[in-house]
Amino acid sequence: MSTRVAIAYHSGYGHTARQAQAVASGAASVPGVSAALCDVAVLDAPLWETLADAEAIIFGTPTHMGSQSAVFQAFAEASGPVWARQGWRDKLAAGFTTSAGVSGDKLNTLSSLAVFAAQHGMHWVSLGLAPGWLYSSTGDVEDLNRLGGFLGAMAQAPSDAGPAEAPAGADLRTAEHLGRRVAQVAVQLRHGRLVGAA
Ligand SMILES: Cc1cc2nc3c(=O)[nH]c(=O)nc-3n(C[C@H](O)[C@H](O)[C@H](O)COP(=O)(O)O)c2cc1C
Repeated sequence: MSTRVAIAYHSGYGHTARQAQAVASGAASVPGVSAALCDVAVLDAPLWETLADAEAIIFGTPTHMGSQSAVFQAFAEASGPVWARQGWRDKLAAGFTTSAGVSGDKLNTLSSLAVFAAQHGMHWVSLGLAPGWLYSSTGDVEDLNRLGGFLGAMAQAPSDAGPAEAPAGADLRTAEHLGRRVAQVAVQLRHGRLVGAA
């Protein structure tokens, strides 16, 4: 059976959905891993079943007023019965967010997702990339992690650009990296670090 990674996300206008698709594609690129995209705007039984079956859940939300969207928060609060039985305990977790501002207070959103995961007893996986772009004078806007986060994957989308145009390619590649990293850690957790090593 494959190692299952679920991407539990909300997107109002489609930007975070593109980021979620990139996370899923990164996760699914790891041999033996399957990725499931779960829109948390629909709180139905298949959603909870997919999340219960996953070894890792990667949470994603647009940044709204400096934190997660109300729709994502409704999902978080609806996970109360899962929390009560610690149903996600010891699963892996990670997070991503899109906002219009270059900062946009995205770090606060990722912190909030990490606290949510910790309340569920999950293990948080960081982004694991050095900061790019303006971090050094030789950086480039096409660098991975151009927005310089550590806790999770950040993306920026101008508020007047549609989801076909934004987030930028560098942010989508950063999201792919996060999905791949979480999937690799999930495989390691399942089979041990030595499996697949030369
Ligand atoms: C209610 C609301 C609050 C927002 N708050 C912020 C914010 O705090 N910081 C920011 O940079 N962008 C903010 N934005 C812009 C969104 O984060 C941005 O448009 C994002 O791309 C939306 O993602 P989506 O297309 O997945 O819905 C806000 C948008 C809305 C609708």
